[in-house]
Amino acid sequence: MLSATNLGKKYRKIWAIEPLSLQLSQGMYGLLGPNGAGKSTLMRLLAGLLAPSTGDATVNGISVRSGSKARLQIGYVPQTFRMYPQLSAREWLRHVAKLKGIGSCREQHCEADRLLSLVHLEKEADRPARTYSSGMVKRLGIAQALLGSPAVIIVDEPTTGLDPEERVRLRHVLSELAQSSVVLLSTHVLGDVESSCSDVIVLGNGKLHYNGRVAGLAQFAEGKLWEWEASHHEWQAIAQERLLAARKTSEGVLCRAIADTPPSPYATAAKPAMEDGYMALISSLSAAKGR
Ligand SMILES: Nc1ncnc2c1ncn2[C@@H]1O[C@H](COP(=O)(O)OP(=O)(O)OP(=O)(O)O)[C@@H](O)[C@H]1O
Repeated sequence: MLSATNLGKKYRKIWAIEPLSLQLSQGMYGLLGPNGAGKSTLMRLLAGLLAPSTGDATVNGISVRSGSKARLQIGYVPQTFRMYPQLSAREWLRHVAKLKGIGSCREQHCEADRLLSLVHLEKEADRPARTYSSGMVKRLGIAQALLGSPAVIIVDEPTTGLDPEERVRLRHVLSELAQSSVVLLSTHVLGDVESSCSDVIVLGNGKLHYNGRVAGLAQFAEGKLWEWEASHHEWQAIAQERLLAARKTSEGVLCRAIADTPPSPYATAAKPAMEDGYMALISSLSAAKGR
């Protein structure tokens, strides 16, 4: 449904996204990478909001840069969603539906009602948006992106700043959408990817480093994940950035770290999870950059 072929973006002489190819069909995809990895740039390229330096992206075979026909097939929710704060969610959705050229006045009203219910904003639908919590604003951003029933929904960091309850609610909304559409969401919250995405794409320094099943990410930490109980003295001597976790116990500190060789004579190999694999991949990229 959503494809990228040799798609890349250069600012001056530096690639923000090195040419890459992707094929995403119905389902939920996570987009991970450290700050500056190129996630927002890739999302904006895929949404047709940024002109590529090379290659192209298509939605159902149509170039994302080919105009309003392609634009109606893609819903994009930026990191910061802005709207007129004096308007209610219902008024805002009707307004944007009109701007997007969606049907008659009656159809615009029906579409606004359908989306308010989908993102669970019916109760707040007629209150001015300035009275909404950040979670409600994010859900309204998603509702706006869904006007016209796009085949592809691209969401930039949807759960940042949300409390756990609101984060789960938003994840449910996105999971429902992924039953029939391509949903691509960038995030720094690994738990969001683990709990709701089937596949994950990892970027680092503008390059594509992984594109596959979420569980497959664990392979990067295979044979490199160690756990041991360190004394307080030993723990203080360990470079803290090497530790994935440290938890105080009655005897000392339970440590978990990624390293090529055991970091302590007491360390034993542990079975990595997706999060460990991601950390191993990212630390190998930082090490390669530092060389
Ligand atoms: N308009 C621009 N001009 C020059 N460089 C840019 C521009 N936009 C982005 N970049 C550079 O492209 C790279 C990728 O930026 P991008 O915002 O896509 O990263 P990101 O992964 O979304 O980061 P974050 O997680 O911090 O939001 C960065 O090095 C950034 O400085």
